[in-house]
Amino acid sequence: MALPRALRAAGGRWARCLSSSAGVGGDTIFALSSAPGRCGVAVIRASGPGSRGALQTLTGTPKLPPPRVLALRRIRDPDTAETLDRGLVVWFPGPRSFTGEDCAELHVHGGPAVVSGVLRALGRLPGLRPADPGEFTLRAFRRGKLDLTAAEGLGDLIRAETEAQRRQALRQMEGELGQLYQRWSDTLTQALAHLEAYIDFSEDDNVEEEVLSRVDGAVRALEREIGAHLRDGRRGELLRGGVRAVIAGPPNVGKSSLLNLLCQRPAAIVSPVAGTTRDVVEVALDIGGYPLVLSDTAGLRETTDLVEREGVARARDRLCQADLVLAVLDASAVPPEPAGLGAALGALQPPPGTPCVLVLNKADLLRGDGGPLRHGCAQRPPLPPTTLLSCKTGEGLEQLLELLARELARLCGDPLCGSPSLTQSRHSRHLGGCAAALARFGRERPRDLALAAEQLRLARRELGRITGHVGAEDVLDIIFRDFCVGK
Ligand SMILES: Nc1nc2c(ncn2[C@@H]2O[C@H](COP(=O)(O)OP(=O)(O)OP(=O)(O)O)[C@@H](O)[C@H]2O)c(=O)[nH]1
Ligand SMILES: [K+]
Ligand SMILES: [Mg+2]
Repeated sequence: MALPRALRAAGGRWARCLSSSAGVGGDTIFALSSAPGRCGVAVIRASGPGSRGALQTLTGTPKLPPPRVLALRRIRDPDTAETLDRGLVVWFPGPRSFTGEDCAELHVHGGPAVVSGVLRALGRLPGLRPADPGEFTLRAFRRGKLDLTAAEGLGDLIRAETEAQRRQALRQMEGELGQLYQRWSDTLTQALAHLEAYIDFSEDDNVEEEVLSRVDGAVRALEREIGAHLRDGRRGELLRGGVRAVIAGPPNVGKSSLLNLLCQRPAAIVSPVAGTTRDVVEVALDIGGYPLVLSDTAGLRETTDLVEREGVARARDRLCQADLVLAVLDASAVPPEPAGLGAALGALQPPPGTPCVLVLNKADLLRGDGGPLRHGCAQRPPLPPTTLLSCKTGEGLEQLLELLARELARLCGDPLCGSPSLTQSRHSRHLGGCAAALARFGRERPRDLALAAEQLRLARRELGRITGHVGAEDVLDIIFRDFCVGK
């Protein structure tokens, strides 16, 4: 089915999504799949019914290499037959390809002129057009090659910047999260089948009461499992997006010095003037494989200076959004006993319930051997994990990094252990909907079996929306928007 010209001309991805869902045998897309710019080898790929012809035309021979085997070929301009490059080509006949369609890949020398020459040649072939961001993966999804959670995992894998992020994304891309949700969906399908059988046949006495208690048991167990998955403290989401840590403390204790020490560059201004920092300064860090988004903020104090007051308001605002607080105090100015330290920390009013690490900076200024602060008086509950540091000498940096890595591992969990984590708010929204429907099932079940069954259908629908088996159209644009071209 051809789309109206106007819709196509709008150029929106929607026009194209619609066209690709409108029927198999649509257009063929191509793109540079490796990163743009000069490189050793660039990979250009095509997907769609025109891939075969494109490969034949560009290699100047009807003879295709054997499927999925690299072959060295001259790559020619289709109009002039001029050699553009000599490179490796691969032919992936559908359905055994990434997208499920016929696909071709050209591995050429990664010079900008070679790449643009080949892309221009492909663009001149009838039925071929440049791909939109994520369009290869979108086609793979439409052909059932992967579910939405796997597509999201793939997007995360490409964006992963730390080891732990990569591990989590890879697990999700390989389908573990999707399989978990599919298993829950299967449980619901089975419960629903039993319930429907009971509704239809119970009067014939062929179906026993016991069926009902089995359905109840299965639904209750599922409710518990989903509840636990939802209560994981946002571990997967934290790992995916980075833990937001906020450095907070009184003026001049060395907050900006701490930020600079951790990111190893002078990102924030340091000066002996109290009230130097006003704007929030943010850096992204990799601590022990975990992603940390660290913010330096204005020193917290009452002030009449209008600009500083705005800085303090911004600091408070950031603190409220923190996943982790790095409270900084001047070690040479705090009472060296737990109650006094606790009071100094309390004066900062960290948001209740947010995990906190206490950094006692300027350890180099402690007199003698540092007394009780150096000998662990601070390591006692109810104080949070506490560490001595000197931004000036670097003393205590190792311990601080270890402490941070431990906190991050606790917050994000081990991405390789246990069941896969919830990684997106989209998932938790639908799981919340699913859990709510299961709770309603519990209430309806003794009253009205038909209404109870309807709740199971609703619960299953919510799971289907996560994996994309139900009503995916309205989220596709959001999910694939962040993909790169060529993936
Ligand atoms: N002796 C010593 N001085 C330090 C240490 N860390 C920071 N300083 C000094 O303390 C002063 C304040 O440091 P900053 O990093 O600007 O402190 P801040 O907490 O960001 O200050 P505001 O932004 O004004 O709230 C500067 O003169 C630093 O050189 C340390 O570990 N030891
Ligand atoms: K300062
Ligand atoms: Mg500062």
